[in-house]
Amino acid sequence: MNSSKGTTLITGASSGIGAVYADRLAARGHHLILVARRRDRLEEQAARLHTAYGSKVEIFPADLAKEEDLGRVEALFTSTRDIDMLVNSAGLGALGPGAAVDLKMVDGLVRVNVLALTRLSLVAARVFAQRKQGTIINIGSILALMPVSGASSYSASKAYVLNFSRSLQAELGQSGVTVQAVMPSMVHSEFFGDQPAPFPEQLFMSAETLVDTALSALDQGELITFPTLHDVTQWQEFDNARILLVKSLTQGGQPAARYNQSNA
Ligand SMILES: NC(=O)C1=CN([C@@H]2O[C@H](COP(=O)(O)OP(=O)(O)OC[C@H]3O[C@@H](n4cnc5c(N)ncnc54)[C@H](OP(=O)(O)O)[C@@H]3O)[C@@H](O)[C@H]2O)C=CC1
Ligand SMILES: CC(=O)[C@H](N)C(=O)O
Repeated sequence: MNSSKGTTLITGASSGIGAVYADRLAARGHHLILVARRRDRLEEQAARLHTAYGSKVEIFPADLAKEEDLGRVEALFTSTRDIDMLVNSAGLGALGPGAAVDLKMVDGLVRVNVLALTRLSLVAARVFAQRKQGTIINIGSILALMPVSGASSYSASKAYVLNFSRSLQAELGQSGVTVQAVMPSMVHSEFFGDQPAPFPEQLFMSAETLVDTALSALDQGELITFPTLHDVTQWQEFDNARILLVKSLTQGGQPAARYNQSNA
């Protein structure tokens, strides 16, 4: 029987990255609340994790694209379940050219990748800050830095996850609440469904490797994690350039001379 390390709510726990977070955190002694739409998958997970680690695992089937279900999941944070970690892994791609992509899929992407992640992060942050401790792990993507054709909404949703998580980090810095943004490259999961992934195999890592890497980063206190970035100074240089650009953008309210119509 493992000694509990508190209770973690994991969205996207029925497959892929979220399912591996469930395994690894159960192995670390966390009690779990598993959220996804596929009840059968969650039941299988719960049984396996209880057998393997003696973990207390609650399943909570919910469609995070539906307001009523999202509200039920939010309510768990103010219930008696004493949740002290949130992993926002639920997400979808809605990939394809803007002119052809299924707009209902895009709607679902915004509701799950953006709205649900936001609402759950904010509810959790308020509860965790009152207790002066807690951890929020948001799963972004390298596509946050790659506005590319065929992934307009997805890339934007992951850029949102990065900026939103960084702003939360700034707000919660002294509160005892940790916020980690995990920005994976390509990962083997059910993300691409039965479609061939639009990336070469050598770019992929297993979900197990991804989660082990991301948890190692968290253990080391790294809160913006690009698991495949071997030279972390490149991110630091990128962000330093961003800071310099912001400094230029905030010099004052005068428009740049190039926009002066008399120069036209
Ligand atoms: N695979 C990759 O290459 C990469 C993935 N990511 C991100 O990782 C995260 C996990 O994806 P990954 O594990 O790869 O893909 P999977 O498709 O394997 O897992 C997605 C998870 O999200 C859940 N989910 C999807 N829609 C909903 C919904 N409406 N309500 C509740 N849960 C939902 C699914 O559960 P269910 O269907 O049972 O509801 C499933 O558990 C995503 O945010 C993705 O954007 C980031 C970088 C790379
Ligand atoms: C790398 C990702 O976030 C995503 N799975 C994709 O590129 O399609």
